[in-house]
This record gives sequence, C-alpha cells and structure tokens, in this order.
Amino acid sequence: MSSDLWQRCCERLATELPEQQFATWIRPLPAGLVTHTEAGPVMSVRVPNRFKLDWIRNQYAARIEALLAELNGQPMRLELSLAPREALSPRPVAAAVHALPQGLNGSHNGHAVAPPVVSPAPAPASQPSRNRLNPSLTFDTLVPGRANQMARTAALHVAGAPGQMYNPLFIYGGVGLGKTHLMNAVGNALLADRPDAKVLYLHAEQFISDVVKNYQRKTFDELKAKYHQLDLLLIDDVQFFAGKDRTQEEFFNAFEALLAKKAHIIMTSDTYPKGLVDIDERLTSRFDSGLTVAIEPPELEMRVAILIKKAETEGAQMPEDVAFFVAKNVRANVRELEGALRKILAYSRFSHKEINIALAREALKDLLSIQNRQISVENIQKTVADFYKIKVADMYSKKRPASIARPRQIAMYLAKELTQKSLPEIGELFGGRDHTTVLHAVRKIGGERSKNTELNQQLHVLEQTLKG
Ligand SMILES: Nc1ncnc2c1ncn2[C@@H]1O[C@H](COP(=O)(O)OP(=O)(O)OP(=O)(O)O)[C@@H](O)[C@H]1O
Repeated sequence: MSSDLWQRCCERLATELPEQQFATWIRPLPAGLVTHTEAGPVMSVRVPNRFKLDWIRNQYAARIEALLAELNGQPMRLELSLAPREALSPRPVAAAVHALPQGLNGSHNGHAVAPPVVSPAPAPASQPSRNRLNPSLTFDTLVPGRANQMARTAALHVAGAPGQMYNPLFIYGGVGLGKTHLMNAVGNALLADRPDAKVLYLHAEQFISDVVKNYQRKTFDELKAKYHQLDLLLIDDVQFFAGKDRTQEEFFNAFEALLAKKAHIIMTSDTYPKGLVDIDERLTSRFDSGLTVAIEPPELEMRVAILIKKAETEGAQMPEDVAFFVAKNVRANVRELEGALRKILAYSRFSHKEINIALAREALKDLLSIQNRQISVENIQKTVADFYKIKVADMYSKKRPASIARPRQIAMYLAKELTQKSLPEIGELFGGRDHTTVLHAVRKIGGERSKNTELNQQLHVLEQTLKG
C-alpha cells in the first residue's frame, strides 16, 4: 500500500519534472515507507548520501508533500533521511532501507535531521590515494552562502549526474575561497555514490610534470591511457598552464577525449576563461563551453558561520559575538579566517583563558593592524576610475551621464563592501552625497551583480586588484 502511494507519487513527478531531473534525483530513490504517528501519516524515504538529501529537500520536498497529500486525501509529512553507510554501493539501496540506525530519523518538522558530520566514504582501499582527493573536503564541511551558492549548486548537480549538464564546470575566484574544497567535494561525493568511479584530482602543476616526464620517456600513450579512462577529472589552478604549449596540447587531447565519452571535467582558476593569459584560445573557449561560475569572497554572515563551524570541528566553542568580531575584521578569504581561528584557539589554550572579544583582539593584534591599513575609499575611487577610464575627479563631481554615474555607483558599492565606512561617511567622500544615494548604488550594483555575468566579472577583477 505504501509503496503503491510512493509509486503513484513518482509517476506524477515523472510527468512534471524534466526527464533528466527525474532520472537523476527521483527514480533512483528506494520506495518510501508510510508510518502512522500521532501527528498523522509520515512517508519515510532513505536517501543514499548527504548531498542528494540536501538537494532533494531543497528542490523537491515541498512538491512531494503536496502530491502525497493530494493522492492520499490528507496531509502527509515527508521524512527524508540518510541511508546507512552499507547501502552506499552500486546495488540498489532498497535492500537496506529497514536497517536505519537510531539517530538518523527525521525531525518533527518534516525535514530530515542529518547526523553531525556525514562524510562520504573514503575511496576504496584498493586505490588508497590514487585519486589524490582529500577526503575531508566534502559538501558536509563546506559552509554554504551567497558567495558560493551558484558554484555549490552546480557542483552538487555534477556530483549527482556527472557527464551531463555543466560539462566542463569552470570555477574561478580569488585565493582561499574554497575552489579546491568544492572540486574535492564533487569527487568525494561521486565516489561515495559510485565507489568504482575513476576520479582523479590534480593540481595543474602535477599535470605539467606528468607531461614533462612522459615527454622525456617518450611514453605519451601511457599518459593518454591514464587520463582518457577517467570518469571525472579535477584540475586545480589551470592558470598554471600559461606558456606551457606541450602541456596545453596534451590537456586539449585529454579534454576532447573525456568530453566525447561523457566523462566530467571540473577546473578551477584564479580568473574566468577569457581572462587567462598565455593559454591557447582553442583551449580557453573550450573551458567556457560548459558552465563558468565564480566563487566570491564570503559575506559577513557566511564568515561567521564558517568560524563557528570550524571551531566546532576543532572541539571548541566560539561565541557568536567573537565570531562577528573576527568576521568583521578578517575579510579577505576563508584561508585567512582559518588562520585567525587557529591563532585564537592556540592563544586560548595556551593562556587557559576563555574565548571572548578581548582575547581575540589580543590574539589577532598583528593581523588587525595590517587589516586597518588595507583598502581606502580613495584607493577604490582611483582603481575604479582607472578601470573604466574616467577621471578620479568624476567620482566627486555632480556629472550624471551613465558613463560616469555607473562607475561611481560601482565605486560606492565596493567602498561599502571592502571598507568599514558607514553610508554617510562614504557619501561624504563622494563629493558630499546623501547616504540614500550610496544606499541606492549599493543595492543596485549588488542586485545586478547576481544576474549580470559581465558586471560580476568586472567587480571580481576590481576586488582582486584592490586586495592586492
Ligand atoms: N565555504 C567554506 N566552508 C568551509 N570551509 C571553507 C569554505 N571555503 C573555503 N574553505 C576552507 O578554506 C581553505 C581554503 O580553501 P581552498 O583551498 O579550497 O581555496 P582555493 O579557492 O582553492 O584557493 P587557492 O586558489 O589558493 O588554492 C580550505 O581549508 C577550505 O576547506
């Protein structure tokens, strides 16, 4: 009876969803089981891993509940939970659905409760580090936020259905923003799902040295055999291919062979494909032929969440006010945040003092004084004026043509993002403008940024330039 209801629900979803989405996310699920609780009937569905669970919960749970209610004639709660680890194998997961351990059951609000940290199973013992993935870099340990939303969504999609959409996936962004983390997360998730998948993570320099080695030994067939058989190739920091013609040629070959057999390729770089220098255009246009997404520096709330989560991982508690204090002062990237956190934890352990703002201020003394010297509004005005080829004086002038007003708005936006100045202070520095003018600019550019790729890329370049 319950599998019948699930079956009918799936049939309806199959008519509503694009075929590929249905095939990727819904069809592989084991049949749901109905139980009756005091609060009403519940449909429990086991999902093989955490990233699928998150995805299904975000994208489809509400629709599934609505369909269940309609088909059942009364509300029915959907409870998504993780299948036990043994079920993570190529065989159908349905066999193991009854063996759910205590503690993995869903909560009362219809959303699944995840165990504290569920990392995908590491690579099988037969190929311990051959894939060169770092098993601790997973979707579970990656804090989501606006800054990585698009990249994370695309990565989740690739992990769930490699070789299909977004191939190649090109992720770019400044240092220490989580590009390596994200691509490792895809590899780890795919292996958790399909332990036999052939995955390889490589820094671009490792690929270069592989090419050089094989060049010296004249063993290009081996090189080809090694790369062309993969299901997922992850290449970090492709900007390192600059000027390496032979490497580019071999990479081009591998690229074509992998795409032809629908293997997936993910690359990262410090800039978008067209911004890469000394890399053959034949290659950069290929890089851009799937999906190109940026990872931005994390916003304040995300920095706070990262600090709290990383402190927890280290077995420490970071009070929220301290996390805010650190996040406000350490803004460049996640690696710097991690460095700041390490200093605070070490300082606290060493001095046997509890973590509070005074202790954080003391522990980060050197870092804070450097930060304070960092980016000034004047610097932003000059950089933006240079970039858009207008005069710095136009930043303070009352001129209104779009060719001037827009760069001015961009500079105001960056002043708000990158300095600690208030809206009235920024208005003052832009020729005595009202704070509402600044607010308007900040909202306008911020809003457009998420929709307009070209603007986003320009802002990205400006931010990188300003941060030196
Ligand atoms: N959203 C996030 N949540 C949790 N940790 C993160 C996040 N983003 C980055 N990190 C952590 O920050 C550190 C730096 O990230 P990562 O090495 O992936 O950066 P990157 O963008 O590849 O930088 P680079 O170009 O310098 O290699 C890593 O320890 C990573 O786990």
